[in-house]
Amino acid sequence: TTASYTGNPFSGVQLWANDYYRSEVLEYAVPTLGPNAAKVAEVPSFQWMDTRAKVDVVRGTLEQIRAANQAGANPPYAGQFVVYDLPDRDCAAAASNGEFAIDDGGVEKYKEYIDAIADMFTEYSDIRLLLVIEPDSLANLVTNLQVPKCANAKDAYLECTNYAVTKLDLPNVAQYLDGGHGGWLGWPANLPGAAEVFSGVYKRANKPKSLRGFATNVSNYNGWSLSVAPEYTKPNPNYDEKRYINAFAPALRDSGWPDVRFIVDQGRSGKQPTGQIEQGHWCNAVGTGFGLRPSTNTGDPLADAFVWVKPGGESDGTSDTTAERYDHHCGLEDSLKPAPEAGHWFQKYFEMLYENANPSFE
Ligand SMILES: O=[N+]([O-])c1ccc(O[C@@H]2O[C@H](CO)[C@@H](O[C@@H]3O[C@H](CO)[C@@H](O[C@@H]4O[C@H](CO)[C@@H](O)[C@H](O)[C@H]4O)[C@H](O)[C@H]3O)[C@H](O)[C@H]2O)cc1
Ligand SMILES: [Mg+2]
Repeated sequence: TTASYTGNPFSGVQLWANDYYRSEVLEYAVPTLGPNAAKVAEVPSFQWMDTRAKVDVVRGTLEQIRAANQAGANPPYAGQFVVYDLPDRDCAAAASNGEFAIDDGGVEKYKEYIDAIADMFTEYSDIRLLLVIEPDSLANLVTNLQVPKCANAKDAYLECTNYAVTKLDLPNVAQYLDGGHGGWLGWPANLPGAAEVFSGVYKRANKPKSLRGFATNVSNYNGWSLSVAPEYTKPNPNYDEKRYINAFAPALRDSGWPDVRFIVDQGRSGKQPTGQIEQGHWCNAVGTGFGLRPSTNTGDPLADAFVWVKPGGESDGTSDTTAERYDHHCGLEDSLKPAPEAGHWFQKYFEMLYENANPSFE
């Protein structure tokens, strides 16, 4: 049977905790923190296809989910995956630059990457698939066209995003475009421009049925619903993600994209306020903790679920100033150092998240 759905795609399923993150936690965290740390690996986070090769790693996860469902899992398991391989990726930063380059056939290579994913997702049409599409990409087209690399990447980003959301528009798939976060697109000055860019994508793609809305706060640290604005967010009125999505949804409706829904990353948002000096300091921020567990009990009709998209413990970027992908944001006073390359295991960071977790794991 096709894992099709109506309404909230996070309802009626169990979320799968993948082996990739589990193996990192068991190999690196448990030896230092003890067996209780293994509980973190059982929180279902998103598995990132940040290279073409990782598509095949995801196939292994899909096999495991299929087997569990065929063995009678009730509710059936769903998979959570991130599509993240745009050419000239992460155009306003250096830390997460990817394998494909626009000036080296990157658009064609990206389309082949999407074709491989679409074929695989069609083969596993019995599994419900919950997707985040390209963290940071379109958000950079809203606020960073003054960065030459972003201005040069604009057409490729729009062409590749259109290709992705149309080819992945399958009955068992729900897609959430990355929508930055409250401290980025949530600034009132940015909301109209953001609504314009995103609604344009939606309309040019002929309003794909599976394109449900946005993932926010991916790889960031904002609280969901705070009673007090952290100093470093002022004077932004949208200082938490609940305020942001409730301000963003009307702007999107007014620009031609009604009825959007959101999923909100809370994987590194458990300690509020964080140790950030400024809200724009995104790299390995100190004073953070594992946050609200994935759940559809959000208390807000706009929010389908709290999710863990960025797997806590994987670095945001290297602090090695001599590295090719060194970004100065990873050398700031409120960035934990020394840090490995983006995506690589950062044990001291995991220990901090675990220590500060709220709800606690201990
Ligand atoms: O008071 N005022 O009047 C006023 C006026 C204007 C203001 O301008 C706003 O300032 C904001 C805060 O600096 C900026 O937001 C930051 O933009 C960065 C990209 O440029 C983001 O970085 C990304 O973060 C990702 C993880 O989230 C990383 O994965 C990724 O690699 C990394 O690139 C930061 O999160 C995000 O917080 C806004 O653009 C900017 O418009 C602000 C105040
Ligand atoms: Mg990043």
